[in-house]
Amino acid sequence: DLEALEHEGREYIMQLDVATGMRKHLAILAEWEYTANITKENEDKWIQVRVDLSQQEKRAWEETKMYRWQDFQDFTLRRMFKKYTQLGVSALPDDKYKMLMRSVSGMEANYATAKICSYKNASKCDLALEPDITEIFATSQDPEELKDTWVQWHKAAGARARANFTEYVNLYNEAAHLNNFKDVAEWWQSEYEVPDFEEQLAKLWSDVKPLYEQLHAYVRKRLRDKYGDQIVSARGPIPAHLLGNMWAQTWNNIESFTRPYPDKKEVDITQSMKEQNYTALKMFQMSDEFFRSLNLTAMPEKFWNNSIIEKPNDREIVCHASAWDFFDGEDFRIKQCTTVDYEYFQTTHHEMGHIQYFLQYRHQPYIFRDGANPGFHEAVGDTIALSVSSPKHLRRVGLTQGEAEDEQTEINQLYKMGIDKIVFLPFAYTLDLFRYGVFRGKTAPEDYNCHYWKLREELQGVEPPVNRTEEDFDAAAKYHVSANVEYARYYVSFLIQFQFHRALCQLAGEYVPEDFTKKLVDCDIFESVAAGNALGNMLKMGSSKPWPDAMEVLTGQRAMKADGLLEYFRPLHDWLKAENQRTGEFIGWESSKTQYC
Ligand SMILES: C=C(C[SeH])C(=O)N1CCC[C@H]1C(=O)O
Ligand SMILES: [Zn+2]
Repeated sequence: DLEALEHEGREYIMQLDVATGMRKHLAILAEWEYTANITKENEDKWIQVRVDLSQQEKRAWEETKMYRWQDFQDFTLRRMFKKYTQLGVSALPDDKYKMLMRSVSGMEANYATAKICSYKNASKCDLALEPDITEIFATSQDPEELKDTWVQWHKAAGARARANFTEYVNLYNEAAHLNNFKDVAEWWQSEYEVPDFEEQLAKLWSDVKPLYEQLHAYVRKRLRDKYGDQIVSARGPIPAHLLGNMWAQTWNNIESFTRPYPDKKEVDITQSMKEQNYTALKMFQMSDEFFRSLNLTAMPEKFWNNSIIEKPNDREIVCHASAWDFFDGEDFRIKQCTTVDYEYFQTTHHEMGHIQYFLQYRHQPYIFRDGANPGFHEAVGDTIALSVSSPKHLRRVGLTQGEAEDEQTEINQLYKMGIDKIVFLPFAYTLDLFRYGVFRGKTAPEDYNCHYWKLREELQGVEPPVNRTEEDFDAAAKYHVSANVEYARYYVSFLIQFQFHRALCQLAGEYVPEDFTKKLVDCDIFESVAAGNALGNMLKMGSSKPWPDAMEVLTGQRAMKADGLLEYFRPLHDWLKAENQRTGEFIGWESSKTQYC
């Protein structure tokens, strides 16, 4: 009878889950060994481990299919079976599985080890993305140096990945078909468990676009003031190399010379951190202290012993920041090439947010040890960082001195947050709209670069610093394209983190709508056990329930919306509209004069 069959099914899936935990543990160890020491030998070992495990997964998958789990009464049991019937890339035959692994590890190794020559010293050709090129983009205000560095990096990390990327697309789509998806785009979107995910992304962008256009127009004017109208036009897109970041994804590095009220005291956190002899370890300890202040879990012993928090000088590693769950309930690690600056202070909280999520859901079955959706996992650390970056908190930890907020200082603060959070959205949207088109076959290899820049111009209002051709492949010059990491998760994160932040601030008594002594912009949930407990309750769920249930636990909302972000930035939006009116700045952008199609 059904009762007995369901009982049998439960026994089966629980032992499968334990076996899966072992397999995940072995796979993650091999991947860590490779990305923490990039050698051919370690790559071969990692791929061999993955092939062996995929054969075991295939056998388990055959068994799982024999259960009539759709008829089971127990919701959680049905959800476990549903997830286990999705085999993933292991559905590929061994030879194709290996080819797919090699094409991705080839791109990722190229990205991690790419070197370029210094613009100022053409014989010095050992510049890596971290820390060298990142430092140039953070500090240089020489358009020629920025242009040259931009072009060299996009050749070394982008163009060189084109062949591998094309092979990866074909093989990854084959795996999608074997998992009953039309293509990888549908597979990636299925992770969000809503039928209209792509429509939701478009709607959210239409909600935020008016605010973005005002900010874009203001920044373009300030850049034109600085570099002149031969370099920055009055009505065109902004040249991508002038925004303080290789991908123009966040513009915080140009804050010092574009902020609304320059006569207000400069708030240079990086400067303060260096003056106070901050170290990478201190940054991690401060982040751990914040989470503990919320009554959340302290980093375990193995975290401090096994993490890599500074770039080693004796080997090549993947420097792009990452957080690792070793699926044994006690081994959790971060790998990043920390530099002592505000940007990495934020990144440290971002990565620690991943670890805290791992810790909170570590008692779930292995199959549920995941974010409620991929955007949730990216939002935890950033939500904490919204409190950390508040003037109140920065004063609390001694990173800024000085008076409480006045109107002008508050606009400067919102501007600093806006050139980090608002400008990121069209970038993130572009990256996966581009890849959806590639996976769907709408963008053929001979159109890769043309379609990429069309989207970047249309949505982000940026243009390449020089003409581009299909010899280039600029998309792969971004880590996540070379490393096969889906990116809509960050678009989702940068919206829902404001829904989370608003709810936590109200729980902490830090934000009271209409009470001007309790403004959202100055909320700091540090030491609020009420906020921490609510956050912990959401994180403990992992992916055991559909994400609207998780979001409801913390925010009372069941949908991702732009209202949190728009509420947070309302005063800035009003200021920008008035300022752009005052200067008569053209809002939006006409098509670029640069050739790329
Ligand atoms: C810090 C990480 C590792 Se999950 C990251 O890739 N982020 C964090 C924000 C956006 C995105 C990026 O750097 O492009
Ligand atoms: Zn992340």
